[in-house]
Amino acid sequence: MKTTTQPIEIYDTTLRDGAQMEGISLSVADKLNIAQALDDLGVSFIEGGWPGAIPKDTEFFALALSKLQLRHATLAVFGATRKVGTKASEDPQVLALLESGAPVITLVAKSDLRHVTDALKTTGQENLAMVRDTVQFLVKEGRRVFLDAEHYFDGLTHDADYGLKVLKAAGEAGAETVVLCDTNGGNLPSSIGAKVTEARDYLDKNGLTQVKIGIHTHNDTGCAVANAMAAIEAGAAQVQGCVNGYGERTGNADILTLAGNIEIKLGRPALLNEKGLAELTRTSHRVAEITNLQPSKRLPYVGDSSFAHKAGLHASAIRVNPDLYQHIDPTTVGNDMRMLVSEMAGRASVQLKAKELGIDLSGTPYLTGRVVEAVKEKESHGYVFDAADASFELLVRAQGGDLPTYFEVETWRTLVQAGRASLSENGEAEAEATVKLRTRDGRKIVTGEGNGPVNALDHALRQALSQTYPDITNFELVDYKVRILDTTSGTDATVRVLITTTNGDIQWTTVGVGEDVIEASWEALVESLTWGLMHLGVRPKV
Ligand SMILES: CC(=O)SCCNC(=O)CCNC(=O)[C@H](O)C(C)(C)COP(=O)(O)OP(=O)(O)OC[C@H]1O[C@@H](n2cnc3c(N)ncnc32)[C@H](O)[C@@H]1OP(=O)(O)O
Ligand SMILES: CC(=O)C(=O)O
Repeated sequence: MKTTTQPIEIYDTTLRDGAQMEGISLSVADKLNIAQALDDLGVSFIEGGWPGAIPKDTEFFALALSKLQLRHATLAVFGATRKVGTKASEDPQVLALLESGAPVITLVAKSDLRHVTDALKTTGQENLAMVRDTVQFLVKEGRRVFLDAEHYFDGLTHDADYGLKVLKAAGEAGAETVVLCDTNGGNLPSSIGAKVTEARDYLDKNGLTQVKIGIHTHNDTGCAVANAMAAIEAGAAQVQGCVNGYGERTGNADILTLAGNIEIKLGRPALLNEKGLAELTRTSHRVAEITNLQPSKRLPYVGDSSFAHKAGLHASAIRVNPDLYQHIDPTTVGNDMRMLVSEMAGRASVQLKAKELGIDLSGTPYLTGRVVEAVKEKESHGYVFDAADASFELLVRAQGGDLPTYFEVETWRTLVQAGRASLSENGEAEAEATVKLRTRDGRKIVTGEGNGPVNALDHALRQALSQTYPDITNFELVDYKVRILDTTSGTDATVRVLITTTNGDIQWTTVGVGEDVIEASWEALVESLTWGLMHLGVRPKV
């Protein structure tokens, strides 16, 4: 393999192939916002969609070309070669691509003879003519033309030459780049690499050295990124993909992973924004926010878990040198290292996590050991601290003897009203909860109501405390997760509850475990209020 420092063009197709993913529907405004995020990142090309075929895409190009001030990227439209038996200059679909005004036109063409005969129902010769005519026409009109050779790799297994002839026809007609597509995503890196080398040699032998090769891969074998990397190492100069690996079926190659791999691992320039690498994580979140899809924590480079460390042995080495258990410095890609504390923790994990939370345990080996033991003990009963940082902090403070007590609970109970008549509008049982507690302001007995017993308990607890601690009125429960831990024990099963609370500025999560959901919820609720008040620096009034 030759080493090279040749730049790679990143061609993003989130707005076209990404939008072909189940569950994604982008408005024109969404598309404009994503295009801006991609330009800020520094991709070379943004494929915006198929004008003429999809009305929203026609509108997108009209607005993008007149309104967006792109600093790095060039806009590309996507469309097909002319129809069988027509003239490119008279095909309304081809004319719509021109009318869009985009400087780059990417044409999808059949390059697998089976698709030509079975899907297009024409001959190999006519398909080559469709490629030639359409590319020639658009180049003559002053556009840069890329050709997406659909099913390129699969096609070669049925006819070893036909795909190559399609590339030649496009190159001779003036295409700048021919993009080899693993449309069904069924190929593996070794065969992709070999076929890219073959295509490069073939184009060179035919005097088409100026024609670049691109690669477009799908993730049906879990190899989209690996396949694209194999193609790059075999000579591809352009790589196509989508943010967060969105795309048809199992997705396209993730351009954020590719950008990281190309720039960091191969040392080749790819992003046109020289600070683009540090934007990778932000771009992933920015685009996920617009698509309204929670990004996977396990995305390479940019995921929340990409640099999260759970095992005690890892943490003990990381404490000495973070490079020992990380392939790169997470800040290079705008991400952060995190420590997770769980039953797998050792003293190093606990000290690093505590430090993250602003507690210095470095000179306190005895206390650190007690925290490790307490975490392991509680996790054996069903608690999870890697999902509940706030409860972990309370545990550390409790072990260290500096856990503030904001109120003393005497008793609490809940009452669920039975019968259909007591169902609320959203179908939940109406409930009542009574809390008896004591603060410096005296003894409070408060009854609250709610949709369900936990909601009623939450209301009663806050009402009882709101006069003494007015900050509590800003606390809001935003997520509530229940998990039954031992499903074989029927009604005796252990239940774990995770509660996420916000005060409008930050969010925190607490955990409770009990024999029933109400007991577990009570524990998580009390911890939630305690941590919230402690975080605000409120002095206990008991
Ligand atoms: C691999 C990929 O992901 S390619 C991207 C695919 N993206 C999309 O399909 C999304 C947008 N598509 C659409 O809006 C519609 O399918 C349209 C407007 C393009 C076409 O719609 P219709 O005219 O109703 O045709 P329909 O979708 O049923 O069939 C596609 C037609 O294009 C033809 N066609 C398919 N590929 C090509 C090609 N590379 N070059 C020329 N014609 C082609 C088919 O033979 C078929 O022709 P026919 O109508 O004469 O039978
Ligand atoms: C062009 C394209 O999206 C594909 O072949 O997968």
